[in-house]
Amino acid sequence: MVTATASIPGFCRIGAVRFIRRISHHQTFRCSTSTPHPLTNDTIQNPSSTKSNHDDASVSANTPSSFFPKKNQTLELECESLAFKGKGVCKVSGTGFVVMCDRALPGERFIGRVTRKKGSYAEVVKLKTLVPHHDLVEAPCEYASDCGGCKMQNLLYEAQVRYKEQQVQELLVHVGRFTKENLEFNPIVPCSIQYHYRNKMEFSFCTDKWLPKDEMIAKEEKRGSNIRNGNDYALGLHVPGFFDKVIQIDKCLLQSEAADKVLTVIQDGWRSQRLDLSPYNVHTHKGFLKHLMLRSGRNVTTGSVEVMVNFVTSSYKPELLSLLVEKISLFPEVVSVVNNVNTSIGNTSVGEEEYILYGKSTITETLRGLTFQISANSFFQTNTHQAEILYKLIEDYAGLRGDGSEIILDLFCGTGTIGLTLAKRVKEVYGYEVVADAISDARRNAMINNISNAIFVQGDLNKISDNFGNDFPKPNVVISDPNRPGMHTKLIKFLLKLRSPRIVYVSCNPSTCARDLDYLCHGVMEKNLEGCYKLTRIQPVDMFPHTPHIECVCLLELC
Ligand SMILES: C[S@@+](CC[C@H](N)C(=O)[O-])C[C@H]1O[C@@H](n2cnc3c(N)ncnc32)[C@H](O)[C@@H]1O
Repeated sequence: MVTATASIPGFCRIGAVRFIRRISHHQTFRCSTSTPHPLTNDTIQNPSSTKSNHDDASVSANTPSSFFPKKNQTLELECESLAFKGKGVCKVSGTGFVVMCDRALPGERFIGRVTRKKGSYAEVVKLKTLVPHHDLVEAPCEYASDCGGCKMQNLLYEAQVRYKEQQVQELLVHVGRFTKENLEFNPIVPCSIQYHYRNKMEFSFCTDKWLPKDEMIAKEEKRGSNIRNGNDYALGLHVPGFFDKVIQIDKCLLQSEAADKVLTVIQDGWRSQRLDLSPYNVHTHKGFLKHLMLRSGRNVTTGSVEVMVNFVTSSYKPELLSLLVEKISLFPEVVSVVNNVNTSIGNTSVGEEEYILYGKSTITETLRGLTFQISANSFFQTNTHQAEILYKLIEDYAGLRGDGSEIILDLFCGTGTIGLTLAKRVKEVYGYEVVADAISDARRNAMINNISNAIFVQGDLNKISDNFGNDFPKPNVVISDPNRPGMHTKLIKFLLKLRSPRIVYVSCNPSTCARDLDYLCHGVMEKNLEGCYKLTRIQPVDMFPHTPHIECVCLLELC
């Protein structure tokens, strides 16, 4: 267990004075000081404190010296551990003062410049490595040091999963108020496929290609102006922190090889003057091409890879895309080319209208023996290989009798995949989800797989009324798989009242997971809610190698 994080100023500590912190408009967080939370990287406000962070007594109490750096100051630093979201937790040599640094890895000594002060700690940008980190490996991807996609590629995979496991343990203890001794904490399940594991990648078109600073200065000087032309256009991934800058990506090691071949052909062709294609400019809101989404699935009969290509554009002008479509449809793997038209000035990839430009509107994928039809905008687990393992764990944790008598409540069900993989062993499945299209997909997926005992309902689980629960029988097992913000306190309250014998909590954010587990097990004092669950098993799963993301499956049993 890493000790550095336990002494970070602003860190929640068991036994310390507790306050309630707002982490979003509806959620609360317990913590002991009024500073931002370095481990979760959430800005947590203590409403009871009006003092500036510098005045906060907790800062001087928790900081071994009175050292506090200035903005732009350069510091010699040593990285001690990784915090959630993959930022390095570092100490200023000789002071114990904590700074957070993107892309710093444990054991690394480096020079950093302070970019932001955040309460009792600061954020720095790395300028120069003095001594590399313990588990340095060469990143196979040429974009690894700049692209926001896989920040941890140059860290040995075994070390990546070790740090992820530690982060979950730390959060359970410090945010969830669990003790290590009383937990059945299972070691993280690594992913046996560490590249080409993503079945979906979304690239952006951009008028302003990102270049490293020195290349950019040289280019501007040579040209002597800021006027952009076709050579500045890019198709690739966003530079972390910039919504308007994209790194040109010709090959991505995370997606399937078939998807990479398609990307190459599009990259070779889309800037051709003959096509007259312009990327969408997020400042002027002019231009045509917004995003390129590549999805890979599997032909259920032959097992061969199927690729869907989705062009997201600002208007419907299929004639502009026809030459590109002709080229990519020559690949036998490409079975679907669609065009999502998104006329809004927002930068999302979901269109108001969808048109088929070639082939069919969906591709198929199999998971736990079932077939799923996936359309361009459906949610589907992004790492199909590891989803098999995740879903098997969920089934084990659900502990079904298998006699067809039990009821499952599948909260945040998406396209129904979890509930459907369990449906054949139970009496009924009730799935709830906010996205209407996902509910239509879930119903269609039930039909394709001849499942008639699954009922899917569209609804916002952040806005449940006191009547929620009247429309389904008391479940034997609740599966809850929320997105990153975790569960609303209304839902926590509902679950505490429902008292289902088992809850399987699946989480993609260990920080909100630890908070929700705390509420379900230890109660929410401020809301007069008593906890009634015991956390009996927890299992982190690495769904996304080389990224800071961590998935967890947790079993809660009624006390
Ligand atoms: C992590 S995904 C899980 C999907 C599904 N369980 C699966 O494994 O494929 C979370 C789902 O919660 C849905 N969601 C997010 N906020 C919601 C809300 N307030 N009410 C209901 N569903 C919500 C999202 O649309 C998404 O489908």
